[in-house]
Amino acid sequence: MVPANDAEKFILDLVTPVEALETAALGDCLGRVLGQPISSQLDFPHWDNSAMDGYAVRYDDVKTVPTTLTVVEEIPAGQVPKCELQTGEAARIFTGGMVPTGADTIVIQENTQRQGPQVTVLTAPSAQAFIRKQGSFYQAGAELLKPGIKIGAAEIAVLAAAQCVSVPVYRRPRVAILSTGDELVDVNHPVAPGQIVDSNRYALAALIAQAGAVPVPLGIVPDQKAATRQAIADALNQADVVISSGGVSVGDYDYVDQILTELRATIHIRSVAVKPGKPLTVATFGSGKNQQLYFGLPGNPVSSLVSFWRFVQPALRKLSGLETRWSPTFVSAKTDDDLKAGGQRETYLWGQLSLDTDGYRFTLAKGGHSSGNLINLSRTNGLGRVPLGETLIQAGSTIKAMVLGDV
Ligand SMILES: Nc1nc2c(c(=O)[nH]1)N[C@H]1C(S)=C(S)[C@@H](COP(=O)(O)OP(=O)(O)OC[C@H]3O[C@@H](n4cnc5c(N)ncnc54)[C@H](O)[C@@H]3O)O[C@H]1N2
Ligand code: MOO
Ligand SMILES: [Mg+2]
Repeated sequence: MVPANDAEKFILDLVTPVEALETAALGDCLGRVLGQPISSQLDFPHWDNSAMDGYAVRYDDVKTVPTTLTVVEEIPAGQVPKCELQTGEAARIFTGGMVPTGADTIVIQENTQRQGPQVTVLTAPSAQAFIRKQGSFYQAGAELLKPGIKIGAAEIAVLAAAQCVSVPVYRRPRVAILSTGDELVDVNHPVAPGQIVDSNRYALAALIAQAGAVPVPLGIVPDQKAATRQAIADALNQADVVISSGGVSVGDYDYVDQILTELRATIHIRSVAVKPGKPLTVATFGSGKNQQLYFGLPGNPVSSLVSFWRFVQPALRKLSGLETRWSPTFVSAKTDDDLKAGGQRETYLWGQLSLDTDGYRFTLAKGGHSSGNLINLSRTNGLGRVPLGETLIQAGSTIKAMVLGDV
């Protein structure tokens, strides 16, 4: 059994990020990974403009107050000033309006008194007050966004401001999903005695999509060698990564490792010191840029998901072109409950992470923590960790918890 951190590192070293680029429309690039540096030919702000509604003035005119100036023009946002401001003059200006030549300071209207064509400044502003200087946020030509970042709402705002309508992004990796097991039926099929719905396919597809890749569900594969061989070979023809669930333990019908060997895969890992999720097959087909990764996840629903969160997700993040933050996020949290483990494997117990004034809290999900129990996994958003070698963490202690969703 390979310790979890060693396995994660080993897996990440096997991954070569995708290089191919495609373009995504600005409105469709949320969650994609930027593939090229972005710059703009414009300074930000594009010109000196006012941050407030008020009057553009020359600072030297308003150092001592009260002082009365002549209002020579009005500059709403979107208008180019017509006059150059002279000594003794002010321009009525609104937020976003272009600062006229000659002005260097904005006086907010609350500090003025207007009488027809004249304005009296009642409070002295500081020099350059409320002027957003051209180029003070960004200077034309410099790098605006780096490749390898995930595009979120803020990045979309920047791309829009830079008028980048066709965004260069990395191609999304395609990830095939095979569900092995004679007992499996699809969701729309009646469940006969001995059978179970193939829930892993749907859960894994959701996780793959969340990781920025394209899930390619290839259905149920019976526990037969020929069918397993054919299914894996077909999957390799249409995906960058293949994930199967089930068939990786020591049972007579667990064929995955045997077929991988027959198909000339290199098996790097067969089991990890993680509970749930001990049987985990990590293999590669081919080499160099043509190398394809294979993850044989355990069939038990919780094991399958924990293996994904702990090991597959980091690999997909790296594969997708993300430059950083491949590993799961762990936070320090105070546990409300005793956490028990066998000591032989790094153990993950599912529960609710919440944030209160003292920091994160972890509350164990009620009910059984069996790797077959997917029922109490729902409504959880974190995995409390009991490190390898430890058998009890007492309530009130600080633990590390993996963040799975919104806290
Ligand atoms: N003698 C031993 N037996 C087992 C060991 C062991 O060390 N010695 N390890 C156990 C552990 S730990 C796990 S985890 C499981 C992993 O088994 P497999 O990966 O071979 O998975 P299966 O045997 O095919 O199925 C296990 C379990 O999961 C259910 N399952 C399978 N696929 C799905 C699916 N797509 N959706 C929902 N549920 C699924 C399946 O019906 C079984 O109940 O092995 C232990 N055994
Ligand atoms: O590793 Mo298994 O996942 O203990 O049930
Ligand atoms: Mg089995």
